[in-house]
Formats: sequence, C-alpha cells, structure tokens
Amino acid sequence: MSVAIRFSAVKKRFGELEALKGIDLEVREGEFFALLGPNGAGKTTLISVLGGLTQADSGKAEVLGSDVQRDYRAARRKVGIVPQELTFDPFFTVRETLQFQSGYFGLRRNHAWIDELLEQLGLASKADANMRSLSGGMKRRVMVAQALVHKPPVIVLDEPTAGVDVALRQTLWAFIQRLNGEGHTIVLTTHYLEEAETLCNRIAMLKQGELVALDDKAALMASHSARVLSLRLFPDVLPAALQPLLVSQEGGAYQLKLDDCGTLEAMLATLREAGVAVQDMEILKPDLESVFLDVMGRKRG
Ligand SMILES: Nc1ncnc2c1ncn2[C@@H]1O[C@H](COP(=O)(O)OP(=O)(O)OP(=O)(O)O)[C@@H](O)[C@H]1O
Repeated sequence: MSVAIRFSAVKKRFGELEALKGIDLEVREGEFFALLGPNGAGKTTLISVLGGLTQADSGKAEVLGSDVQRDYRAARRKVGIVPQELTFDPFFTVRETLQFQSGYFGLRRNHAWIDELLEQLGLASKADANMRSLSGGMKRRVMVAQALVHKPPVIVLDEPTAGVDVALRQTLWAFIQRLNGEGHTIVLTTHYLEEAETLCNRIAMLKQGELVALDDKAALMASHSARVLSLRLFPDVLPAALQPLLVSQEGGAYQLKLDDCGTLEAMLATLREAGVAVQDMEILKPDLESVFLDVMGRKRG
C-alpha cells in the first residue's frame, strides 16, 4: 500500500521550546489514523507543517509524494485540513464561503459537490445564512465542508468534535466513514479517546514533541494494557500484599491490575487469608483510555 503522508525527521522549535523533536511517521493510503496526545504534545504543530502553514526547522513532510514546501500547490490539492480554530469571513454566506474556497482551487463547476456537502453536514437550511449568524457548532460544520470542497484524497481533522453536539458527531462520523470507505485517507486528532477507538485502525501517540507509540489499534491495546479487576471489599481494607497492584480507587471500589486469570486466583486467596470478603467484583476490559494513560505514564482517576 502506498504512503499518503510521510513525515521525515521533522523538527520545530518555538524559542526554547522544542515542539517537535524529530518526527518520523508514515500514514498509509486508505487508513483511518488517529494522532493522539495530551495538550501541548505537538499534534497541531505537526498538522500545520503538513498544511504548509508552519515551516519545519528541519526534516520534511509529504502528501502523496508531494513535498509540502517545495511542491506546495500540488501538496495543498491533495490534502484537506479541518483546523482546530474557527476562522472565517463573517460577511460571506455559507454557500459563498464554499464557492470561494472552490475558486481557490480553480474549481468552477463544483455546485453538485457543494450541495452534497451542505446536505451531508446538515447545513442545507443554513446555506444562505451569513457566517457570523451561525452557532459555534454550525461554524465547525462549515470548516469541515470547506476542507472537503476540493475532494482531497487525504483528510486531516484536528479535534473536529471539540464542543459540538451529539447530532453533528454522528453525522460527521457517518460522512467521514463513508469517505474513508471510498478510499480517502483520514487522520484524526481528538481528546475523545472512545471516538478514536471506534473509528481508527492505527494510532500514533505524541508526548512533548516525540512519538511515543505507533501501532495497529489491536496490537496497541494488547501490548499496553492489562485487564483491571474492580473489587468492593468488606471490611473496606486492601491487604498490604495487594497494594502494589492498585491502579486506582474509585467510588469505594479498588481497581487492581490483572495480568492473567491465574493471578486472579492468587488475589482471591490473599483476600481470604486476610479475612476480607469480596462484596462485588468486575473485570474491566482494557480501553484506549487506559492504554493512553499507560503510555503517557499517568494513572486513571
Ligand atoms: N506559534 C507558537 N508560538 C509559540 N509556541 C507555540 C506556538 N504554537 C505552538 N506552540 C507551543 O508548542 C507546543 C505544541 O503545541 P501544539 O498546539 O502543537 O500541541 P497540541 O498537541 O496540538 O495540543 P492541544 O491538544 O492542546 O491542541 C505547545 O507547548 C505550544 O504552547
């Protein structure tokens, strides 16, 4: 499978701060890829480098073989980026905004696709409304439509669902999944890890400007997170021998790391010997959030 996006040793500094410390990363054509990381990890900076909006200090970024610096126009045509920040001209209507963006790409007969975007993103009734009159969520929809106006083969969404309602999330993801099914490559950054877990096949995690994890979702989940055993005890005391396994304590329940089911028997025996009864027990399956916290070196809750 060919490469949709390639970052090679991309470095970027803002004064003293090393926002990107030499990122090597490839996204393959047709993937639904998640780029995750805590606030300030460098996700938006990396995406800005890809869009040619930020110039890397060294290294290079390519979209479908076009270098975003040397071959800016070709690269720009191949990628649609939905930015995190809402930027728009308040005097244009929604349709004018999309027509103007089409003109930027030299697309004159783009009406059918613009109508489809308006329809698919629930914007049809707002087509003639001025941008300034729209709610935040509606403006976000226009940002998505604007990025897709030239039907780019590679689509990058930087936190597209931050602060938007359930209806948009569902419409947006249904539409983006359809585009992915038709062969478009999708890269998504989000702090909603369950969205990434549901939608993406491969995941990269950034921390302080470095790539700290990169794998298929299933492999990442299998390698990084053990199952968790949630226990309610009477008396409410965790024996000292089990303290090293404690992951967190939430709402009167102890969450203990459970490597395999053999460990479970030993844990129950320890409780029995300490005279502590199990009032309730649940085995929690690993999720992307637990993997994320594990990779980032943090504990849940
Ligand atoms: N123009 C800039 N000038 C100075 N520092 C910047 C600039 N842009 C980004 N930074 C810094 O670079 C680091 C990476 O920021 P970036 O926005 O890429 O992170 P992020 O992973 O997208 O975070 P978030 O999840 O909050 O969007 C941060 O410490 C940020 O403060």
